[in-house]
Amino acid sequence: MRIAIVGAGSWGTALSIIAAHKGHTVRLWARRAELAERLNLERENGDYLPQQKLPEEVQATASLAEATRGAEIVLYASPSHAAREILRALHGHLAREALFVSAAKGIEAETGKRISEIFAEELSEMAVERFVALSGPSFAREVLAGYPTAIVAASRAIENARLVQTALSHANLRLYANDDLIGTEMGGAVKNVIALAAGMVVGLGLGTNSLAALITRGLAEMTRLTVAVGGRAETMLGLAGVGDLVLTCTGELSRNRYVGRELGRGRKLEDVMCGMHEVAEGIRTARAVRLLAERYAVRMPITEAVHAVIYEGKNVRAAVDDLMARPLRDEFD
Ligand SMILES: NC(=O)C1=CN([C@@H]2O[C@H](COP(=O)(O)OP(=O)(O)OC[C@H]3O[C@@H](n4cnc5c(N)ncnc54)[C@H](O)[C@@H]3O)[C@@H](O)[C@H]2O)C=CC1
Ligand SMILES: O=C(CO)COP(=O)(O)O
Repeated sequence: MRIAIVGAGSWGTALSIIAAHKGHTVRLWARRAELAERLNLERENGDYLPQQKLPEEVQATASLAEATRGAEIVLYASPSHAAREILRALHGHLAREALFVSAAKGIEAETGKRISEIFAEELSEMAVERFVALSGPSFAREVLAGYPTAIVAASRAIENARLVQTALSHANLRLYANDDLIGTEMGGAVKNVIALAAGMVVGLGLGTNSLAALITRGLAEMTRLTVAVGGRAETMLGLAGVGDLVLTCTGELSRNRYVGRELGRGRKLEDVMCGMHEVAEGIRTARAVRLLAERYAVRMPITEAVHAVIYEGKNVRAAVDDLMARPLRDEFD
């Protein structure tokens, strides 16, 4: 197949290498022409995935038109805050029968919209049947290290999820198909907010009791919001829910957990961010999740706490104390 991968950060680069190993012809779109040129010359993405060779089947380009020409699958792997602008630019470049796969894990901060909703607005409501969300526990570096990894391809039209499942499953990467598009998108996005909180717990030096409590109650709030917006609770018990939540809340490679940990250690957000060139989706998504929680009247105390630390200057320790001091309640609603 011909696959266009839109985004040459760590996940886009890793997926392009896997797709090439699978025998597909890959065009990898990089926003910066200088990066596209460097990728083609050096055959390596030193900024994001050093020492990983780009196979010959991967050709980089900074032109969206060139990347998507003749593509049967267009796979979005850029940060979610760039989705609206890039989807708008894709208008007219997407073949009618092409599948669109989104590997981004975030929600638009200003509107609370998922990537599939932005896709419907910017491209076509009808085409949402061909929209597939790719999510689940998958650090790019571990996938390329050959570690067995299981993720989900989800679409309103299960047959399209299955097409992507077949196209991308390879050796150590096993895809499951799922028809809960909303739940899959929600899981991948909201877990990043909870991972920020998990990092704060670690940075404060709290123990494993605290981390286990945070993950479990984080899952409870992810599930409440997902169900409220139309996803399924069952999906939160799968790879795109608890699977990715556990990975991101405990894995040293997580950028979201890293940012939370540094905040827990007392550093300021601006200082943490200025030393980072990779995306931590949970920072913007915390705004979106809070917006949705308000809109759907869903209790999300951990998200509230993360939002207060990041956007309202609240002290991390005080946020934890306030979470513990809330009125007592039943475990399940
Ligand atoms: N890195 C990983 O292991 C995984 C990442 N993801 C998701 O994939 C998406 C992309 O993440 P990564 O590849 O890790 O990102 P990254 O942080 O490695 O790279 C981000 C890329 O996006 C570019 N970029 C930044 N702002 C942009 C804009 N406004 N317009 C266009 N391009 C822009 C950067 O130049 C860079 O090439 C995120 O939603 C992330 O949550 C999902 C699974 C695994
Ligand atoms: O989503 C991820 C792996 O599944 C990556 O998480 P981070 O963006 O926190 O690194």
